[in-house]
Amino acid sequence: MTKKPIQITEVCLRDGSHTVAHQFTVEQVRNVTRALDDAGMHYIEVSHGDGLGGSTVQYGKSLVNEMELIEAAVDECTNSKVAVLLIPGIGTMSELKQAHKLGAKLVRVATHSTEADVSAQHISQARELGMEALGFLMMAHSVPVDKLVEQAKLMESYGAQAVYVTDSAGALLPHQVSERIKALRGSLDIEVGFHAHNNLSLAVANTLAAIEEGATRIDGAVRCLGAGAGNTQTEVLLAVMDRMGMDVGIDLYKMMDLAEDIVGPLIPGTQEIKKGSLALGYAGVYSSFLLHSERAAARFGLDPRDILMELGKMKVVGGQEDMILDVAAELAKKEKVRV
Ligand SMILES: CC[C@H](O)CC(=O)C(=O)O
Ligand SMILES: [Mn+2]
Repeated sequence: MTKKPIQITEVCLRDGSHTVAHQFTVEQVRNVTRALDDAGMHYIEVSHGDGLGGSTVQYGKSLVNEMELIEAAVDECTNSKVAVLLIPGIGTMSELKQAHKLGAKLVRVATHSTEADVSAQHISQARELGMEALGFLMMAHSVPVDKLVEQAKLMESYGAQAVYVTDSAGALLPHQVSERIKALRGSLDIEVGFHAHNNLSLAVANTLAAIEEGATRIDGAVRCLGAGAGNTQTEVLLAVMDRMGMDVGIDLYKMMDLAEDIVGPLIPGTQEIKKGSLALGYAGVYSSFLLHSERAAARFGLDPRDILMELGKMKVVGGQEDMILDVAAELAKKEKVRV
């Protein structure tokens, strides 16, 4: 397959929704989107952190209905396209249609790396609506390369126009990213993408490894505003790519300015690698489980790392957030017996 130009998707308004406990306001979404559009960003993803329909007690209630946020983002875009994320089982067809009606041009249909079969209807529905439909294989560190290839091929067969290797736990090492992207590139006729989390401080390095192997759909989050330690820091990646002679047509100075002046003030605390986010990458746990685990640890008087290590051993997958409290309660019981 001939290599397409690299397209960047900015995810701070979707993956970053986890970091702000889904409390984005319309004004914040408008300000960030306007500045990203002005800088020339290709795609801007806007949804609840867990995708369309994620605003629930299980995943965290949004302050503002995501459809209002999507509508506001579309209204601010002159060139950038608004994307949405949908996890089948959380988001519905009707929410997908609504997002499309409001002007979303692309949907990433996300499944666990062994469950691509649940994406068939949503991918084909999106294509029928005339949207770009891409597959997003989450927790890609947790399955062997041939399994990932098999699942990506399923998504391709449903009509996906690209499939992402999604390092949800920020647990992949650069050579593991290379082998996954290379295998997908060698087996698919569609584009391959990469989505990183920075829990082991490898997001930029892993993204470069993915690009080196031919990934052309690349995710970033301004100021790392994403779950856990965040995603590949977009403005840093753009500077590095520029130094490597890769021009993607996005204005670096404008990105630096919006990172400092518009996104920075939205971040509660600091987006750095602390023991909690490091434990996510080390244990191989879904990045969006961090805040839930920290809350459970506070409630049961535990160290969040113990909860995360246990969740890693159990190989929990997205959607099993309710397990966090169960694990915490069980650990607290054991602790009491020991005392
Ligand atoms: C819970 C959905 C998740 O945040 C999607 C994603 O960005 C990932 O798996 O990394
Ligand atoms: Mn993510």
